[in-house]
Amino acid sequence: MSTFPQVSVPADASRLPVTLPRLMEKRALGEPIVMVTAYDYPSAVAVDRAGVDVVLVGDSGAMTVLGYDSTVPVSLDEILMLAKATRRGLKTPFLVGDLPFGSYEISDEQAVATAMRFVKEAGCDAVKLEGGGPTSVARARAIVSAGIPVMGHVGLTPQTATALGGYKAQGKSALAAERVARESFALQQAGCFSIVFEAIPSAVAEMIHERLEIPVIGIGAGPNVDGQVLVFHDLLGIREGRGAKFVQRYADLLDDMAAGVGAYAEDVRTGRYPGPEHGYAIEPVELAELRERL
Ligand SMILES: Nc1nc(=O)c2c([nH]1)NC[C@@H]1CN(c3ccc(C(=O)N[C@@H](CCC(=O)O)C(=O)O)cc3)CN21
Ligand SMILES: CC(C)C(=O)C(=O)O
Ligand SMILES: [Mg+2]
Repeated sequence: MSTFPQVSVPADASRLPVTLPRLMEKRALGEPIVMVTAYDYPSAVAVDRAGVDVVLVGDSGAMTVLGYDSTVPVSLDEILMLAKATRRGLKTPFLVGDLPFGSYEISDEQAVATAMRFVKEAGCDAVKLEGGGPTSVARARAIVSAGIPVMGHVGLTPQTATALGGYKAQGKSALAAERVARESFALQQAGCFSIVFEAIPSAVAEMIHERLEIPVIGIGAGPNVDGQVLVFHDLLGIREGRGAKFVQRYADLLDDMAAGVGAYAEDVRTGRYPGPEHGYAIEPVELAELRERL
């Protein structure tokens, strides 16, 4: 029995595909944008059914589904495989692919080639890249120029967390917050259609948000932005430990999975599974003939 509130989502075959103009309209109307990560076919089916607006194939999948201890080592081919599986499970959400560390920094040409793979091979609608310094801004501009929408990501940028001193909140001094603001303005200027603010003070997020025109999606950035994003495995409790301060849990599915497999193990060991209803029958005459043949 779940202790979490059960919310029913209408099975809505009439839902329209989410587009860039629709996301801009949501900002203009003050309608919160719901974004969540997904990494494979079943997680995609679940978030599609839930009616979210934007799905991110996050490089966090390095940790949540591939078991790496950071997002740094994951390869482009690994993330592309997750993106392809996710695409197969989605109907209406806008799909964003997260460019992994090392797949876009080297040159504008590398960044465009990588972004093209997300669009052509995985069917992504857009890509996301981390950082708002000169290199990230140039890569964003190059990818946008090639016709692929780009989402920015500032504040806590996990791919370069070592340089930030670890997985720590950012923009906590006036100077550090000004830098997050300048990076955001530069990404907007470069043509990004939206920006993720990760782990910055809520008041800082609000102040930068007011000075931007594109939709801002927060994760640990407070309520005064245009939408929120959380990692699928964090919000459903498919993980050990509770995660960052910004995580809200809506289920404890890792516990449920372990309990389900444990119950199966117990049934096998006690002979309760399989039962007669799980078996296949053969006509007695066929069985008799088999006995002869053997
Ligand atoms: N499952 C998962 N969820 C995520 O949100 C996520 C990933 N993986 N992997 C990549 C990054 C890492 N992220 C993290 C990880 C930990 C904290 C964390 O524990 N932060 C401390 C604050 C520390 C400080 O500011 O000093 C916290 O208490 O929230 C934050 C973001 C966000 N991203
Ligand atoms: C948390 C989001 C913004 C992300 O980049 C990821 O999941 O990789
Ligand atoms: Mg990411």
